[in-house]
Amino acid sequence: MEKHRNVLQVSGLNVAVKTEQGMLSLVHNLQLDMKPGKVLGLVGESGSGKTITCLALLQLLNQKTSQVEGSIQLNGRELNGLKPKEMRSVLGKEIGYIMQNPMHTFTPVFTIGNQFVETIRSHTDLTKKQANELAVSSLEAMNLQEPAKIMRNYPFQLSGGMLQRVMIAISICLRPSVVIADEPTTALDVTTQMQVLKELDRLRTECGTSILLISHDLGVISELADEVAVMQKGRIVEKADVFQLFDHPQHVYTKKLLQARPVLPINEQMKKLVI
Ligand SMILES: Nc1ncnc2c1ncn2[C@@H]1O[C@H](COP(=O)(O)OP(=O)(O)OP(=O)(O)O)[C@@H](O)[C@H]1O
Ligand code: NI
Repeated sequence: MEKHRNVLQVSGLNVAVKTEQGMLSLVHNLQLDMKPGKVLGLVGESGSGKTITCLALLQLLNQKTSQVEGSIQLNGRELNGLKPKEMRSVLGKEIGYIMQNPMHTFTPVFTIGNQFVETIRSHTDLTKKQANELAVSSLEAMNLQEPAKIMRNYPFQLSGGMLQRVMIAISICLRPSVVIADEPTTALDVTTQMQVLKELDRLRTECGTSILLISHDLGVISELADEVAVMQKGRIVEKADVFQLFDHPQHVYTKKLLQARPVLPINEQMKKLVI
C-alpha cells in the first residue's frame, strides 16, 4: 500500500431515504479521509446519522428505498454503485464491519463454527481445518473462554456480549485494511471492553488497519482515536486531532457533547487494570 494514500476516502456523500412525504435527506455532503493505521472517531448524539453513514459506506442500504450519492474510494476503488455481489467480496475481506446490534448477523440454524468457517472460506483458499484454527484463535483473542465449545454452539446459546465478541472476531480475522466499528463495546462489561479495544488497537498497529470508531463513550474515543469527527444532524460540524478536540473544542455542539459526558471513565479504568 502506498503510504501517502488514504485507505478510505469519502467525498460529497449524500444519503437520502424514501418516506411517505418524499425523499428525506439524512447525510449531507460528508467528507472523510481515513489513513492507514489511524483511528478516526465519529461522535454525535443519537439520531445524528452515524449508523446511516456506516451503512451507506458499506453499500448496505436498500437501493430501492434509499439513495447514496458521492464517492467512496477504498484503496483507490470506487465502492458506490458496486453490485451487491461485488460488494460481498469486499465486505469482510477488505473492509470489516462491527455493527451496533450483532443479533441479526447470525443465522439461528447454523452453529457459530459453521458460520465463522464459511465466512473465512468464502474469502480465502484456506482448508476447513485451517479456517477452523483461525476461527478458534480469533475467538481466543477476543477473551472468549472455551472457543472450541463456542464453535459448536448456536447463536441463541450465547449471551449478547459473547455474540458481539464473536462478530468482532469474524470481522477482523482476515485483517481488512479498514474496519468500521459502530458502538463495538457498548454491550460489554468493562474488562471485556478493554480486551476488545486492545485487540482493535493491536490490529491497527500490527496490520496498519484503519478504523472508523463510533462510540457514545468519549472515554473510549479519547483512548483510541487519533482524529475525531463530530456529527450533528447528518453533517460533520467539526473535525480535529483528538487532543485538540478535547482541549479546544471549536463548535458549540462539540462543547455541549463534551459537557454532557465526562471523559474520565476509561482512562481511570485503564489505570486500574494496567498495573
Ligand atoms: N429508513 C429510514 N427512514 C426514515 N428515517 C430514517 C430511516 N433510517 C434512519 N432514519 C433516521 O435517520 C436518522 C439517523 O439515524 P442513525 O441510526 O444513523 O443515527 P445514529 O447517529 O447512529 O444514532 P445512535 O447513536 O442512536 O445509534 C435518525 O433520525 C433516524 O430516525
Ligand atoms: Ni447508530
